[in-house]
Amino acid sequence: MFAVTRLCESLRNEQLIRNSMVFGLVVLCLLVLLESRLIMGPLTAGALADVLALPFQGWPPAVGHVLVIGLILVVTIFTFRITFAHVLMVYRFIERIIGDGPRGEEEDEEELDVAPSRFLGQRPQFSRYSAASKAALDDFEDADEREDELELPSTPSRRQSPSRSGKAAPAARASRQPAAPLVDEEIYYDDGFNSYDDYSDKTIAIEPEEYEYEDENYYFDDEDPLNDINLHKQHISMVPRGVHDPQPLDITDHTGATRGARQQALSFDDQTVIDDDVVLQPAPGNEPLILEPKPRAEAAKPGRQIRQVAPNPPVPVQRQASAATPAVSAASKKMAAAVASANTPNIKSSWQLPKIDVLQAPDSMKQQIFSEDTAALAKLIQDTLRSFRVEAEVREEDISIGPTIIRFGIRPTGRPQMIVDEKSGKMVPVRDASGQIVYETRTRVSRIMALQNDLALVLEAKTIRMEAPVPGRPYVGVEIPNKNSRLVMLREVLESKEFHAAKVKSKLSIGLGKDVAGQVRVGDLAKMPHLLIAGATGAGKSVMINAIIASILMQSTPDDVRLLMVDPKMVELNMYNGIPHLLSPVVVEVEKVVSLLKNAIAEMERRYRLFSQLGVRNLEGYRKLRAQKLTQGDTSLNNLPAIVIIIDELADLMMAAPEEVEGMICRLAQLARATGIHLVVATQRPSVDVITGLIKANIPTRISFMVSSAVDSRTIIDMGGAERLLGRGDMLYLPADAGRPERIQGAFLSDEEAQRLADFWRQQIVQHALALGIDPNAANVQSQVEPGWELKVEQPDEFELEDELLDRAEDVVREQGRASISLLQRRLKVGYSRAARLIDLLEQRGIIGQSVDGGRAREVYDHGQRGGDGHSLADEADDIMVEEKARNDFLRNQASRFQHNPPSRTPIDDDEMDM
Ligand SMILES: Nc1ncnc2c1ncn2[C@@H]1O[C@H](COP(=O)(O)OP(=O)(O)OP(=O)(O)O)[C@@H](O)[C@H]1O
Repeated sequence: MFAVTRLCESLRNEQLIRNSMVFGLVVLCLLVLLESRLIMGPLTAGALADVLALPFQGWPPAVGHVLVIGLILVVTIFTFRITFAHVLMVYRFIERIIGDGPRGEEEDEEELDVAPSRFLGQRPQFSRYSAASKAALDDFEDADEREDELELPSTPSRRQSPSRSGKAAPAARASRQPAAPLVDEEIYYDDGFNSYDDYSDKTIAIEPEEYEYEDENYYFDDEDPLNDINLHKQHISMVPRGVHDPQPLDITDHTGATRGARQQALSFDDQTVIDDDVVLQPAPGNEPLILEPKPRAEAAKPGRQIRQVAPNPPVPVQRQASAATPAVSAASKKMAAAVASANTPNIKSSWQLPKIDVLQAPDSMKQQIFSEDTAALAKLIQDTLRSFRVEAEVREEDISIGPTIIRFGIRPTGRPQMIVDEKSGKMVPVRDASGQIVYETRTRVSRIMALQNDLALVLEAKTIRMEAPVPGRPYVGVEIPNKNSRLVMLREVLESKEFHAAKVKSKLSIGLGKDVAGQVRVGDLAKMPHLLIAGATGAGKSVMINAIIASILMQSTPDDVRLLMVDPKMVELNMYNGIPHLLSPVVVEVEKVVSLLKNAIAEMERRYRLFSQLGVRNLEGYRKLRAQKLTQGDTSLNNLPAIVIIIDELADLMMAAPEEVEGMICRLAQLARATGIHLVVATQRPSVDVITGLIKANIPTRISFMVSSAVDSRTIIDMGGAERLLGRGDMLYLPADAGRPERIQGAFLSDEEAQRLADFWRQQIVQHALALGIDPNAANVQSQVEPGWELKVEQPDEFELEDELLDRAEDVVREQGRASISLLQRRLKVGYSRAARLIDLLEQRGIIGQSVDGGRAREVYDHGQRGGDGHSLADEADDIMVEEKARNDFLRNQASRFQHNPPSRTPIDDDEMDM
């Protein structure tokens, strides 16, 4: 028997028999042998039996029998771990077999009498909680009936007796909820079932009182009755038990919760019908969109819907004006509209888009599939939770395997509600109409979250991140590093269906990377409309910026998108110098940035004036209008490309001219969207003096790479989590319209690929110039700086001693009896750098003193004829407060000036129409 059992054990890889049981069985055999020797007499049961019987020689036979039988009973109980519950079970079973019909109330009352002591497991009377427990009992118990019991603190055992009878149990339970139940989970877990789901599949012969034993308070320290957790528990206990109807699904809530949770797989193998007559068809490779009049039979179908149709035979790749398309005129008009709505300029472009093989193909390594390892980890998580008495499960379908992390979904379950099955008489879990188990108590998500470090310990993970709950999913996500991590190459993202679908809609689509389930994630800069990227040094910001630039360069010609780049680090974006998309060479001097931003604001204002003159609201409207005019042969409107301003290190700019840069970035961020100007700002210093409140408020879409602390994470994405990222492109992406960030492994682009891409575009400048009949040498020069985008260095020395404002500044400081930069800014209405320069000049002239201890206000030495007004300390403090307030007002006004004073409708002049 042992041999067979051991064989089974090794086959099933689990322990079926304990050593103590083996030992017990051996002892039992010896005892039975001894008993048979005592019964049958000497020399009948063998030599061993005679040896065993030696100690009994000379004893009365009855004593020997009683002793040996007693020993047999004791050893049996220990060997098979027989408990009182087993005895009761057998008793019930026999009773049911030989019983004479249903038991009456009398019998129930009898049982009440034989119930275990009501004092069993109760807290001592001197417990500091006893008064509160008593108060809780007062609320729930019938005071008249149980007056005597109220003398004592809450007694879990009191709830056992009524629940023994299947009939009286529900009412009794409902009335006795506040009392803390007893705990004896050994029985609960000792029955060989691994999860509550097992209970759902099999019926269990467990008596009701065994379930009544469980008590969370017993295991956890949160016993304080005034603790909100316990109040909450009491509240839950008041909810009537029994089968509940499932909650009706609120579609609005559901949609809100699942929005942005996971991108739906988009099929781009098929065509998308835009209208009855026009089909948007995916172009092979990386070619632009194809528009094709639909066959007649298809066009006859009613309705104007976007729907999928079966793929048609390939059509020639053409990106031509609708006027040039030899097709029905109605179809060509619709084509033009579709082209315009797809952001495709309606003119033939002589620029060629690069082929996808400019980028490196991903290695052939396949994504890791669900493996033994993963299953073992899932079981480990579940077992760990179970060992902490947290009822939860990890299902196979809730495991997502991403390129660098694996996410396990922990579903909080709870204690199932049990009823007696009428047929078998056993306890089975209650199920609702849809077959789901109804839980008596649910596991709190916070209890799972509290085990973050314990899970990290058992999983031996470098770092784990928990997300509760995962948006749109019924589980808590535990993300651990994937040991078989792999790079996500930009090429595989750009080749994906998702990106193909996105680039049909917008020329500013960017490939972000892959999410935790390995799904490609793309973004649309036009919708963002500005992006803030932050993270510690070496976390992957520059690679992300390169991926954004490459995504644009792979799908957009200079007619579609123009770029402005600021790279104070001087080495990150230099390779893009000379590409035709650049409006001006990459700016590496901080002093030129203010000028660049001023140019951008001027361009924005110019576009606003143009749009208001034409009666369109934004760049999209302008493009539609232009497409319409082109179909009518009117070429008066010029192409307006979108402009993307990329700033690689905001901190350097904020150090140089904080107020000017902040003001201008905010102004652009607030207003530039409609004019097609977008900002991508990166910084490795996520501190509040760089990412100020104003900048954050105006740049809603953010990406956070790994940071060093939760405070930094909060500065960037308004919540912790980024400090638990892995670095090397692991990021949290927070879209403008989502409440929670999404974890993505950023697309990787090597420097060589970026170089190849830039070279591709640089080589085209000459061909393009020849195609347009321009002198290639002149074209090369032209491509460096676009007219109107020349940048000038705003030298501090610009304001010489002869500064016209110096005299007024002198007057101001004498009048106030003190001097500060912000005072001059406010009173003279100048920028920060000019005010700072004026202060320096005043100091050089000896009118004011040096700044003391880094303070802002300086003393005035030369009071002129007026003399000082003898400010007291209190006056000084008042002044500082007034000044602070004025400074904040100024910033706010500067940022929102345009909103309150929209550009006036001035007649458009010829210059503007010639853009
Ligand atoms: N998406 C990615 N996939 C794989 N590795 C990456 C990814 N992004 C970055 N890395 C790795 O991290 C290194 C540092 O990246 P990167 O230069 O972009 O950091 P950074 O945040 O710009 O740092 P700094 O602020 O110092 O410039 C890269 O050389 C690369 O090896």
